[in-house]
Amino acid sequence: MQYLLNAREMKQIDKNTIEVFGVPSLVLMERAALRVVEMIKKEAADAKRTLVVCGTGNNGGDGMAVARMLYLEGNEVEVWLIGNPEKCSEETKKQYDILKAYGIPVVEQKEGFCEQFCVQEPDSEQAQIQTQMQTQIQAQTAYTLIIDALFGIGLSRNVEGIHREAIEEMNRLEGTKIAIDIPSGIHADSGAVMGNCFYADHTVTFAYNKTGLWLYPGADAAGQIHIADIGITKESFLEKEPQMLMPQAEDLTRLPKRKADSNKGTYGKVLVIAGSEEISGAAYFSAKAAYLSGCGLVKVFTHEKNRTMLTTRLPEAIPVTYDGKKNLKESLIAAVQWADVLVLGPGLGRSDTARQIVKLTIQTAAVPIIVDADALNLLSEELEILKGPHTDLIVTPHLGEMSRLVDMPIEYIKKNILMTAQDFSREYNVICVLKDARTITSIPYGKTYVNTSGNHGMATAGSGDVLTGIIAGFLAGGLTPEEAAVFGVYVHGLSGDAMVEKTGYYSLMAEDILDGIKEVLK
Ligand SMILES: NC(=O)C1=CN([C@@H]2O[C@H](COP(=O)(O)OP(=O)(O)OC[C@H]3O[C@@H](n4cnc5c(N)ncnc54)[C@H](OP(=O)(O)O)[C@@H]3O)[C@@H](O)[C@H]2O)[C@@H](O)CC1
Ligand SMILES: [K+]
Repeated sequence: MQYLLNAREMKQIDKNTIEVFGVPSLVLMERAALRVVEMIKKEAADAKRTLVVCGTGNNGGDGMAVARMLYLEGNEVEVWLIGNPEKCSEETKKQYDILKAYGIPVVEQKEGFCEQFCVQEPDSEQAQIQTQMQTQIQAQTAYTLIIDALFGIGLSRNVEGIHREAIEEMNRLEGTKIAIDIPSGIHADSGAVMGNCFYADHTVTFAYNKTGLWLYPGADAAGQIHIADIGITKESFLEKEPQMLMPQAEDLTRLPKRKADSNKGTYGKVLVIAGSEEISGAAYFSAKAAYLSGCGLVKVFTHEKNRTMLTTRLPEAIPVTYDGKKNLKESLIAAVQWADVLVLGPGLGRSDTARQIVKLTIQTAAVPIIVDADALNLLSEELEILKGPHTDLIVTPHLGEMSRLVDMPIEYIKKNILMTAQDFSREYNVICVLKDARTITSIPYGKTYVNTSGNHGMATAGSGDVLTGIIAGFLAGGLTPEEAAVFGVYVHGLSGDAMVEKTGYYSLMAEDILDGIKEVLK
């Protein structure tokens, strides 16, 4: 797992490193700059003519140190200092003095940015000729590298005025674009664009990943992310461990272990309560995903109409069917009591029968339940059910389902995805898996996980049903609800990624994601 830090946490561990362990701030800055220069070389970016755009905070100081290092290696370097130089932080003032001592050109810009830097619209023939000549000269002297050191984790409000103009100009210029710590204009916590932002090819971020680099739209602005060790270590957490994490490929070693001396009972029993008179496929996708994720035995509680489909497409799954309301209660309770894990909701519909099934299952089950799709839509009309006593619940809404659950517009939820998942998980004491391009898994009063596997081809019918089955399979195999939710989401994304090379984004279907599970788990 990798930590994802917000600006407050990062500032605190900077401070702890400096004040508790006595590492001077300038030493950290120097190490940060060295790492940026190393990355430039590793990526073979051409630094022959480099522009470094600095702000007055410590991000600007990092930029100045990078400028000096590149200059002393024989590159042509120009520095723009945007903002009032008198407001420079202590370290940045020091870096500025060093630049002056080496005679490195710095252009100070306090206001009216474009008058000095930008290409003006020509207003006469002579001016047009002059502009063409300027353009030719510019083409010969164009920067090969643009380094953004305007704002880092200290961005505190929307970008306006000369800062906005500086960012627009950096984006307009050609050359490889590198952001120091975080692209200027991106909020380190949410990934939101604060007015406007720099678009980087590479971002070198210090010590730990920042959440805003991985959430959209920040992820679009960051380009390739490089984490640079600058000497700030876990010791600086001072036992206050960050609560936001991102699963990585190496974490797959934590999936349920298979034992040589085992039988189908060893890997748990899943009951998939899914499908309705009208919808048949959802139950199949969920049940098959549970099998593919290692579960030993799967029963499907569904409408009698789905029996033939199920026994034909997935003969390994045992159907328990109902027809109308006759014996519904008794057979549902018996099936629920048989299972170690329940999936509730895919393709269930919103009939009175479905409502009864959802209510009864949540109120009687003593084993973990993964609640999805129509079960969530029904719950959004009767949220008090979630307020009552219940077993471990993992809810897996997409943005539309979440919008119904919390009665807020989808756009609001998308912008506030972390907070929405966290608030919901705490209010109802459920694990909330809020599905989007970066699915968020929030543990009530615990950790929050940001998932980075998966692709837009997976936004397809049945994809969510597959996810419920994977989580159920992992739970049945012995993972905790937290582990099963986090790794279920991660493996689901990897399964889509594994297949998209063969299918392309347009043609990826739920059946392909099922095939992808085999690739990922083999
Ligand atoms: N030892 C360390 O700490 C290390 C730190 N390191 C580096 O330092 C960076 C953090 O530095 P930082 O805290 O100085 O913040 P930074 O992002 O440079 O900018 C703050 C300045 O911008 C201003 N400002 C904010 N928003 C604005 C806006 N919209 N429009 C205009 N102005 C705005 C803000 O003004 P204020 O809000 O105070 O009015 C303040 O003056 C970090 O990302 C990393 O690169 C590394 O060297 C490793 C060691
Ligand atoms: K920056």
